[in-house]
This record gives sequence, C-alpha cells and structure tokens, in this order.
Amino acid sequence: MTEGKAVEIRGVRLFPGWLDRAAQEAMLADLRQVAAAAPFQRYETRRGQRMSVEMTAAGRFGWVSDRRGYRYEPRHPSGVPWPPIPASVRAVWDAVSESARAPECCLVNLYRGSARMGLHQDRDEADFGEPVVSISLGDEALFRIGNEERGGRTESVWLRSGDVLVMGGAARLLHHGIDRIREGSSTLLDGGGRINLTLRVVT
Ligand SMILES: O=C(O)CCC(=O)C(=O)O
Ligand SMILES: [Fe+2]
Repeated sequence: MTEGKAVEIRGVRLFPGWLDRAAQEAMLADLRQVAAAAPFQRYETRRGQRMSVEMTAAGRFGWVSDRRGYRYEPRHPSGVPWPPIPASVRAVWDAVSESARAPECCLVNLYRGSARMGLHQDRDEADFGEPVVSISLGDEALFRIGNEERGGRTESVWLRSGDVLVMGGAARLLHHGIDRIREGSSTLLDGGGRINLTLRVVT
C-alpha cells in the first residue's frame, strides 16, 4: 500500500494511486474467489430494466435489486451467504475510513463495455455518519459528483486503477455516478473493464 496525499472535491476525499500494481493484483485474486462463491449478476430494477453494471458482494450484507425493488440482503440470490470481505479490502477501510465500526458490505461492481451508473445517492444504509469507501481497479472511469439535492452543477474526475475515495461527513449524501469507462486504459483485468468496490456500514 502506498500512501499518497488526499485530493478533496466537494468534501469527497480522493487518494490517487493508494494501491500499487502488486496490491491491485493481490486484491483482484481475492475478488476472483468472491465471484466464484457469489457470481456476478446484472440485476433487474423494479421497473424491469437490467442494469448495465454486473454486481456481487462480500460481507454480512449484499446490495441486490429485482422486481421487488432494491435492498440489502444477507444472501446472494442463489441462496448462499455472501463470502467474507477479503482482508486486503478490509485493510483499505481500516486505513482511510476513520470509522470505529467494521464494514458490513463490500459491493463489487463490474463495468464492461458501455456499462455506466447514473447519478444517485447511497442512502440504503441506516447510519449516514458512517462513510462509504470506494476502491477502483482496472480501466479508468469518469466519476461525476453532484450535490445533496437533485440537480445543480456537477464536477467530474477520472478514477484510475488503485485510487481510493472516501465519501463521508458532509459529502456522504452527495449525488454521484459513473458516466463511462475508458476501455483499454488498464491491463489489470483479463478481458478489460473496471471493478469498483464500495465498503459500507449497513445497520
Ligand atoms: O463505480 C463507482 O466508482 C461508483 C459506484 C457507486 O456509486 C455505488 O456502487 O454506489
Ligand atoms: Fe454510489
């Protein structure tokens, strides 16, 4: 782990290049095991649209979506419990979250091709005093940061492989999303694409 200095954008703290290449590869190996136990899925929304991002999770809870809506669940849709959060991932939380609690969910997002994530707030958790910690692996992604209210001006920043970002404090409920991935900008993932991890305290 290489400790860089934080850049702040609207209170979101970005640590560029927090993980070096070897640490990224080790984390990816851990995530392959997570995905073997709890395979990636493209969830349906309540309105019946398939999300472009493939998802899985680790930890006590995983975030899922289907025709009943979205929520945290203690099991993968197949019925198996989510695998534990890898120690390599947990170490990042311990280093940057400034939280006294342990993360209860590591949501794993896989972006391939034209996958994107629209502007949204992370607000399915019980305690907004706890931060969300995000880790980027693989292709670069254009991350858009908005406001607590809907609408208004936004700012964008490219997230690169190994970058870590913390949305906490006054920035916890800012709208954010991924406009697009720069395909082929990283060689980390076989077959290209980007994995994003978000660590959250759920209860
Ligand atoms: O992929 C990212 O960097 C952001 C993911 C995100 O906002 C989420 O999973 O809630
Ligand atoms: Fe989010």
